[in-house]
Amino acid sequence: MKLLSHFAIFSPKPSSFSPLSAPFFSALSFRLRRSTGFPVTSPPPPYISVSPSLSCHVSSRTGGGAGVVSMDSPSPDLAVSVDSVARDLKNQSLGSDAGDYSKRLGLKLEDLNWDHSFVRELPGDPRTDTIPREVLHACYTKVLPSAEAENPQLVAWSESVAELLDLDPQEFERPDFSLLFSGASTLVGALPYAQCYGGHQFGMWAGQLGDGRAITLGEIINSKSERWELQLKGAGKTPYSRFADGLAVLRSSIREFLCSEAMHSLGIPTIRALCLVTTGKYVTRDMFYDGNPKEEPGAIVCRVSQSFLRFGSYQIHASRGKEDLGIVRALADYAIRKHFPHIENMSRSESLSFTTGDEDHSVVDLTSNKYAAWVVEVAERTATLIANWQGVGFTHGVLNTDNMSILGLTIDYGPFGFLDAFDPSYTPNTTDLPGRRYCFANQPDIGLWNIAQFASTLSAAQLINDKEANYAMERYGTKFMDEYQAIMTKKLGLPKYNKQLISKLLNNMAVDKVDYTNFFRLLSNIKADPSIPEEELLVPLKAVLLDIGKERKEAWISWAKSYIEELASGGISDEERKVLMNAVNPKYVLRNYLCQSAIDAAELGDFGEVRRLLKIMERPYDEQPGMEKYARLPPAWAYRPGVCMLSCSS
Ligand SMILES: Nc1ncnc2c1ncn2[C@@H]1O[C@H](COP(=O)(O)OP(=O)(O)OP(=O)(O)O)[C@@H](O)[C@H]1O
Repeated sequence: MKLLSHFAIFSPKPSSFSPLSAPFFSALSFRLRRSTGFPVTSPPPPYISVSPSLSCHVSSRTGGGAGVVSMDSPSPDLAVSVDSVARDLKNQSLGSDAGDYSKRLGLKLEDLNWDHSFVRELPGDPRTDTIPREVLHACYTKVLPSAEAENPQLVAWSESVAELLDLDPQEFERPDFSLLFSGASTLVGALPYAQCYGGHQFGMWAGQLGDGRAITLGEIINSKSERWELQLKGAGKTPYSRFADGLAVLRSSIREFLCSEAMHSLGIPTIRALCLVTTGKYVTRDMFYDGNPKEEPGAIVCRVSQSFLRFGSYQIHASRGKEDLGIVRALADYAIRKHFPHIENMSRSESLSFTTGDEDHSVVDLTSNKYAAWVVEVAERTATLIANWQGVGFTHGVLNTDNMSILGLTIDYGPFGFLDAFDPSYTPNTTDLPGRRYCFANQPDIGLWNIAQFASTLSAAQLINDKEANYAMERYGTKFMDEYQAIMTKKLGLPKYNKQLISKLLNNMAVDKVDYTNFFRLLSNIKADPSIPEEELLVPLKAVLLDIGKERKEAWISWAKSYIEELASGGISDEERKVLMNAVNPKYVLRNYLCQSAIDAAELGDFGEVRRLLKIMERPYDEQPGMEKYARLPPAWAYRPGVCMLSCSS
């Protein structure tokens, strides 16, 4: 990231971590690549010593990157289940949507039940000024929002997030609402702070990062005893702002606001967004990093999450050497206590011992070490998250370790993109173009790489040993493969996973640049009838198989025949299968060009399209008659710079 390369001024001294084994990482990474069935065109990320030091050693990993991946089935030797430890993330982070809204409490903002545990229980910075500096021995700095909004306006708000917080919808009509959520006025009960964290960016240790423009107002406890943290992104400088302004522009804030809500409605774990306000002030940004900065309207998103802790929140303290390893432990204890209580309460009598898949098949007992159980759960949640992304064709774009949530949530909606034409090497991030480290097909591998950094951090703090760290990586691999296979099986409506069929399909889609979302949505129209004549086989897919020549038509007919055979062996009716498939294959995803139309209108003061998109993306699996144009392929203008590919400038 261009912005960030200027920022790496507080890089810590290298500390001596015990690196995990490179061959172990490589073997797992290889299995992951083979399991997805993607026609991989970009090289896998290299294994780098998991020490967050600048003197990383890179072991060369060549081969296996080009061409079409092998179709052998993945090795079953990792298949150990610890699902009794790993909780279904959806139940935890998304489950609170159930229930009738009208029966919920309708609180005023003044009546929110604030809880400031983070500030009370963890070490803080004694200073409260915002002068850029290295903040040592502290997890946060108390700072006030300072975006100095002038006549801020409410662009949009999310009903379902208001419901999570028990907020009365009428609160959004208060004349002072935008002042409160732009930070111009202070919310009663809030105790604002910015968090300290570090991270690996594009595989290199970047040192201290921290909330440079996000200011947490505090956590609230809702009527269901759930903890929700409220954070204003773009609220002004903090000690972590380095050379930047602490602000955010309207275009990136609209993207973040809409996509967090769209992802939630797709059923994908994510941080949420309560509301979006303009600040009424202009912010200067060089959007294309080409020396042509211009003024853009400023904005602030109020993000909501059970926690914003990231892998980098732990890495920064471990990187600072022995003196701060106690903070890694304190922060791990805090996270387990508040967000993984089932691990805190794990009974020692439960039998949770597993034989590892590595060479000496040693035993890892998760009940004897809560940190080991924790890192395994974080690994599994991360695997589930990334499998879900692959399912809907979401490419994050900046999978640095400071963008990896310990809760397994999607965090940091920077230059993300949903796949339009299927291209495994698609990256939405212009800064990522040279190496495509963060391209669609690399995401499962990058998740593993990031888990390796996290496990290594806990190992450096002597919270887990190397066996437990390796086991977490192993579990990541197994969980990813299980989830990915289950998702793809459902997407195709198959009776069971069929790797060869799925690999062939993805190859065909890549060759013919088939629209990922629309293809799977239309696929449910195929009938499981082997007697359909060849010339009619592709009729249901006509709208997505555009301009294919005779040879490619044959490839598709051959695939469709195998597909129909497989469907016919399932014995489920076409109608029933269509319903099941449509429940996992969205009709509407937040394509970048849709965001851009909403941004163009909003920059002219018309927020109608933002609000309309929010509503449509709340029901991505429904047909929504009359809204079909929002499921269309990108128009030609969408390929202009800044629409389907973006920089990190925001
Ligand atoms: N305009 C800015 N002012 C100050 N700090 C910034 C600004 N933009 C980015 N940063 C900081 O740069 C680092 C990485 O940036 P990145 O773009 O990943 O984060 P972000 O989008 O600001 O935040 P988040 O990861 O919380 O969504 C973070 O420390 C972030 O706070």
